[in-house]
Formats: sequence, C-alpha cells, structure tokens
Amino acid sequence: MLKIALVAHDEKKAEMIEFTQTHKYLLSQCQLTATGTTGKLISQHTGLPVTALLSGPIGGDQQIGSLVATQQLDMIIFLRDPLTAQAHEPDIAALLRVCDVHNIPLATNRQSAEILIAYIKLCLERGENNANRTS
Ligand SMILES: O=C(CO)COP(=O)(O)O
Repeated sequence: MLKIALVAHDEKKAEMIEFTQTHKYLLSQCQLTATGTTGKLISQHTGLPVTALLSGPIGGDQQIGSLVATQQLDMIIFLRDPLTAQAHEPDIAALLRVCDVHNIPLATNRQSAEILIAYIKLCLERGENNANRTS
C-alpha cells in the first residue's frame, strides 16, 4: 500500500479537507498518516482512516520526518501557508530537508498535490505499492 503523509497549516486546512474529499476514493487505497490536527480534521470530514501523530508545533513534523528517514513513507502532501510565520519553522525546514535527503516526493501546494494524485492513480492502476521506483 502506498504510504502518504498529509500535513496542512491552519490557513490551508480547509483546502486540505476539500482536497481529501475530492480524492477520497484514491486516498482510501493508501495508508494515511498526518500531523495531529490535520489528521483529525481529515478523519472527521471524510471518514478516511488516518493515523494522527502529534500536532505539528509540538513535534508532529519531526515525527513525519522520522518516518521519511526510516523509509516508511512514499510521499508527502504538505499544504504550507507561505504568508504566516510559524513558531516551529525549524521543524518544518527539517522535514523539507529530510525529504530531499531521502528523495521523497513532496508537494507543498495544491497544484503539486494534484500532480502527486495523478501519480498515485497511475501507481494504483499499475498495481505498484511503492511510488519511489526509479525505473
Ligand atoms: O503545523 C503543522 C505543520 O507544520 C500542522 O500541524 P497540525 O496538523 O497539528 O495543525
């Protein structure tokens, strides 16, 4: 099963809910993990099973980063708010960095997320359960 992490800053949570509602069918075929508040909201609004970790500002981004570092995630959709300063900015930067270290696909805005969704669809159609194949 494709393993996907979902994260949204407060100003992007409504967009994340709408995004996951729109793509509920595809996402239901994936294993979903999220930071705390994002995960609870997605579960509430879509009924999708989501493993909700700690809230981002108290360590949730670091937990997602740990999953990346230990090869337990295939991709991340992180709807970031580029206009609001975040108290846990170092954690966010660390998460983005560890994705690059481990070559994990990361979408940080809605349109990139749609492209990852198209890729997820392709992987599912091909019966692939690991999105990070290079060949
Ligand atoms: O702050 C976040 C990502 O940096 C998101 O955390 P929550 O999903 O707990 O709001």
